[in-house]
Amino acid sequence: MSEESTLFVLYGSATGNAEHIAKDLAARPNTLFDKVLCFELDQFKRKCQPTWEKETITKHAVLIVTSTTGNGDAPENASRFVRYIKRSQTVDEKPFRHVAYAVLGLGDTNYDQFCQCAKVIDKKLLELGGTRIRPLTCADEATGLEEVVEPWTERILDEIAVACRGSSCNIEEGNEESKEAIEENEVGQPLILENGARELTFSDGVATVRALLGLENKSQPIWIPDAKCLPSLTASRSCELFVPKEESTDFSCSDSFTTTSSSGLHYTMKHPFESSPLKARYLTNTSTKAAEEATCLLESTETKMFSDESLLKASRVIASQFSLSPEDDFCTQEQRDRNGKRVIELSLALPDDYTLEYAPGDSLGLLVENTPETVQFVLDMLQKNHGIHSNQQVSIDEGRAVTVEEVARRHFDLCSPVKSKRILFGLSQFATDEAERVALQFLSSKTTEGDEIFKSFIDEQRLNVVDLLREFPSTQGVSMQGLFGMLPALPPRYYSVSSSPLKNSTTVTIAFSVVDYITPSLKICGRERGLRRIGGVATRFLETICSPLLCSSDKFPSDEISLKIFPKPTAEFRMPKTLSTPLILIGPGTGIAPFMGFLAHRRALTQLSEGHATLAAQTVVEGMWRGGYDVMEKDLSIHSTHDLLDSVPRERKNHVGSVDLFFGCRHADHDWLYRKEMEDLLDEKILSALHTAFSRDGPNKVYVQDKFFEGENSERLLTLITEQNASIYVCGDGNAMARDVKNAIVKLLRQKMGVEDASSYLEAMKKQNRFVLDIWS
Ligand SMILES: Cc1cc2nc3c(=O)[nH]c(=O)nc-3n(C[C@H](O)[C@H](O)[C@H](O)COP(=O)(O)O)c2cc1C
Repeated sequence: MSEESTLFVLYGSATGNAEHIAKDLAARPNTLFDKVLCFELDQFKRKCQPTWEKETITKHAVLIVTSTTGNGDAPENASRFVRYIKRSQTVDEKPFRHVAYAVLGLGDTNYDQFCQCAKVIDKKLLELGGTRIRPLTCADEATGLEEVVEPWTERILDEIAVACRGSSCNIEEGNEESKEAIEENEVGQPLILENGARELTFSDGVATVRALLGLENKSQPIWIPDAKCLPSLTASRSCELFVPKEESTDFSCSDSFTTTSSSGLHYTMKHPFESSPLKARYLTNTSTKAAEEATCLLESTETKMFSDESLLKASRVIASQFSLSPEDDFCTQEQRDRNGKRVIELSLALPDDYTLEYAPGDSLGLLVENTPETVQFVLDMLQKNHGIHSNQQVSIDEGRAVTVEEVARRHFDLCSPVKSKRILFGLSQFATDEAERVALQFLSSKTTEGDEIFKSFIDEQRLNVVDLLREFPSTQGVSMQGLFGMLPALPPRYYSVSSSPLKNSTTVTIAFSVVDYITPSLKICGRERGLRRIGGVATRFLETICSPLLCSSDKFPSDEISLKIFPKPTAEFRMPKTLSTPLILIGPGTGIAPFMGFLAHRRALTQLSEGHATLAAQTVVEGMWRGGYDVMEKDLSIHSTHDLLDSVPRERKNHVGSVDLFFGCRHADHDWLYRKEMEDLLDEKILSALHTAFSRDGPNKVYVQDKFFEGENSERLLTLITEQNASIYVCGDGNAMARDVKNAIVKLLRQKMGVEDASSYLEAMKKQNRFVLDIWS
């Protein structure tokens, strides 16, 4: 390649897997490309096309890693790209005619549309003139992504370089320095520290790595890993002090917002609705004492009730009330388990002009912020070391001006546990202490010992980037661009909706587990180093701000706090169009949430057919629910609500299908969520049968799928499935649950048919949308 050769690694990712794989791939040491750029697929027009226009080399190299979400949908950060490649005008332009590409799809065979987004991209790029250098590769989360991802990433850089006839090698600026520095010290030789005094002042991070390596003698240094085993540096996003420019001509990233976004939705991740929390309650049998104490503290604050400072104090009070520490003699192990399992139901206000509509089965996106402690740490660090003030303006990826504080709060993920070794290597470049630099490089190396120590020190202890900056303090001089360039974006959190708009059209309800746990023990020289308490950034914040609502205080200043929410519609996880279809709902734990929405919806429809509908349901029937904006039908299948309503009166006269609900949890008296509601639904005959499984109440663990075979259940289920065309819905946490439930259904079907027939029967059910999953890991 005569000109500078660039490899573009593009990703589409909803929950971060594809993003990590793409960034790790981009960070691999490679001598084949001058430059590696890695960013979201939606940035394609802005970042790839201008470069391609300037350069005249024969083939540009593009590697794409994308997951699939919803049911066959592109992740949010790839949806604009997918729409672009599908346009007929794009086909005419053949924008990929100078591109060699390969696509890696991430998906889950539990979903019908396995790796659909990757399939579409792979096919379309060929139609748009691209040269496919390798057939589409799909990795299945149900069997383990690594099996497919590892071999693909091992070989793909060589393959794409060959396809682009690339052979030159210029490592990026920062990278070059680092490799030279490593090579200066003979690889594989111990680094000689400058003097004995420094050895005695190892930082905590260095001391831990040394102890885990069994280096007892202080003069024994950590071994420098071979440069070949280290990742390379690529900044995925730029973050520069803001310099006003002439108006951008880039149309692909327009932030302008009129009545609806291009997805047809009024509120989206970029343009969320500011909602107030209205009601909150523990669905678990959890004392509200902590909420009461937190509320007293919030109310007594001299500043604003929900200032960073008062929220921090309140969240500490809550944590102290729910002891998780094994060293707490006043708390039994069982009480600690219950303290760590808290589920909250939260009702949020919707706009009263019906511009945020949803249907049962949809999720609600919530934009979160990093914790005030991590934000403050980063702001103080940037000010102290670089004189950058929190209110100074910066620009991310040459976009509009935002303050440094806003960037630290909302743009980059400071709180999630570090999963990528790239970040450790990135920090090592800024370490001014030699021992820290070597320890960080050792941790980031792809060697057996590097992997093991990364797992026990970084991964299992759930260290985030701020923890790393504290463990290795000489890295705190990291530049703003250096720090933010290596961090992933702060992703929104998604929660299944547990309400029905037919019951109340101006509120929406979600149910979530508060993430709160203790990391495993890590002993260094016989002393406990681990046992860190980890809290979910979103859920611990929600629990704290909701404390006045949790203890029914009448002083909740809803005007002082708002949550940024947006709808995430599903096309697939929808109730059948007719009421006559029997339903089998399987939702252990918080997997019950969407089914409470389904059942509330079904109750409202029944009442409607009987002439005593809620005002909300009448509103829908009168056609006001769509609220004066156009939703693209393909994006949002809300219209099914109307189909359903059309069919109610006729159907009610004839037949309403039965509903069997399978719910599972640990203890009946602690985490049987919605128990009263389930019993009421049974009394009202909205629910035909309720099957509960408690895994920690008896001598044997009982799970939802075990209930399929209890008493007459198997016969009943078989009749419902094979004779009455029942639809099965599964929702919940963990792939193991989905796999076990699926196997149990096949086992059940085998009571009536041969082994192969049972599997193909279930496959056919999937195709007919009669076996629908919503699982998360
Ligand atoms: C709500 C949801 C919907 C999903 N839908 C599909 C799907 O339709 N097809 C598929 O192959 N995988 C589907 N998956 C699986 C994801 O593609 C898979 O978990 C992937 O590893 C996620 O990668 P990401 O973190 O980069 O988004 C879905 C996962 C979730 C959580």
